[in-house]
Amino acid sequence: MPKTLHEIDVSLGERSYPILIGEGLLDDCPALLAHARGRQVAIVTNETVAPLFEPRLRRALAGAASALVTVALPDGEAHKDWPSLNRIFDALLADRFDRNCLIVALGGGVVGDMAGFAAATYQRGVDFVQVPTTLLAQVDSSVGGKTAINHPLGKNMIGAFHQPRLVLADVTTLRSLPQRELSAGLAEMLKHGAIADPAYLGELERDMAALLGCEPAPMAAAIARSCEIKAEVVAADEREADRRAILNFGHTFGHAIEAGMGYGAWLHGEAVGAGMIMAAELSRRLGMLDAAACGRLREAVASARLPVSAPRWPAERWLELMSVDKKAEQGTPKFVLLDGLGKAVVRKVPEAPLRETFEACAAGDA
Ligand SMILES: NC(=O)c1ccc[n+]([C@@H]2O[C@H](COP(=O)([O-])OP(=O)(O)OC[C@H]3O[C@@H](n4cnc5c(N)ncnc54)[C@H](O)[C@@H]3O)[C@@H](O)[C@H]2O)c1
Ligand SMILES: O=C(O)C(=O)C[C@@H](O)[C@H](O)[C@H](O)COP(=O)(O)O
Ligand SMILES: [Zn+2]
Repeated sequence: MPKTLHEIDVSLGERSYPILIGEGLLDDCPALLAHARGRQVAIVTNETVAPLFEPRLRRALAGAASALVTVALPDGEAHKDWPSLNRIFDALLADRFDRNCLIVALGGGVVGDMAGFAAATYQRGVDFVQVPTTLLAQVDSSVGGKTAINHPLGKNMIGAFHQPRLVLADVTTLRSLPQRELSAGLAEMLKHGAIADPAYLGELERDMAALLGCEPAPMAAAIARSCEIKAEVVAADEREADRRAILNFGHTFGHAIEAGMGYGAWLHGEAVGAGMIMAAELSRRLGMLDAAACGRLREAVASARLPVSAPRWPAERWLELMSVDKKAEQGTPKFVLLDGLGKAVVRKVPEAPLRETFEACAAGDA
């Protein structure tokens, strides 16, 4: 029997939508069927996820959709690009999908970001639903409507804001997720605690072994808390005029690592893990975060089995990579810093402490 364990609303006026977190929702979800009824539906997924879950989702949708196609993209961050995006458009056009069609993103954040961008732009915008199957996608990327592809010079540089109509997180899909991918999801969860809720950070620290073991009850509760935090921030500032930028904690450094190492060498969550340690270290050097809090965050990241050291690059390389960031102003990066745990602020910083941070956090030194 399918079970909805948590329901969280992303409150955005006419663009509001529910996040349903539960077990077995992939096979039976009235809310999904209501969106699919009588419409042309495209399931966008990838070559790894398709054999795991696509037949179940297809079966669930078959009675409702007027037409059903599946687009299975090549797997990996290195394929979050124009050719993959075009494969989605090719399939939609080949089957004469109209502007009333529905796109269903089935997979991790890479699939979700690309399917979402396709939905934002196909015939100037069609509806889409997120069915996230990684921990990272269930706690972060499926919520909030940021969609994008990468550019060789910068992460997520080409994209659009386009909110899904529904997020359907079936936690049973996480059973097949490799350990490294679970850790990547934990990075974004630790981020939510660090920027907005120290009590939640404490719960993650306490339950880390259970979460790494993907135990159903603590996992579903933590996914729900992360979604609540993200939903609250997005509802307050949908298009990142100011407050939403706090969700970028660890990402100025993290995106530089992803682009600089070549997309896919580090997982997004791994780069965010190391990036959060760098941002905490920078906050400490600016007198905003005490050494104990900085050390606590480092321990939490380590306990999630994430990298705690950054690549050893010359400062000029870091600065060049970070000059391509959506928070940057005319090439000068801004950073999400912690003014104590649970309180995030966004600032430009002097170059000296930044250079010290690169050095202090380089492999082996942090
Ligand atoms: N839009 C946003 O707000 C937002 C937020 C955070 C991250 N992101 C983006 O999300 C991406 C990272 O997402 P991700 O960590 O989910 O990576 P991913 O999409 O690459 O998925 C990770 C791996 O797990 C596989 N997989 C997916 N579900 C599985 C399952 N249930 N069992 C076994 N394998 C499974 C995938 O095929 C892939 O190989 C990055 O591109 C990042 O920039 C976007
Ligand atoms: O939703 C947001 O806002 C975030 O910043 C969430 C991040 O975890 C995510 O990686 C996002 O894609 C980064 O946004 P970007 O604007 O820096 O590309
Ligand atoms: Zn992220």
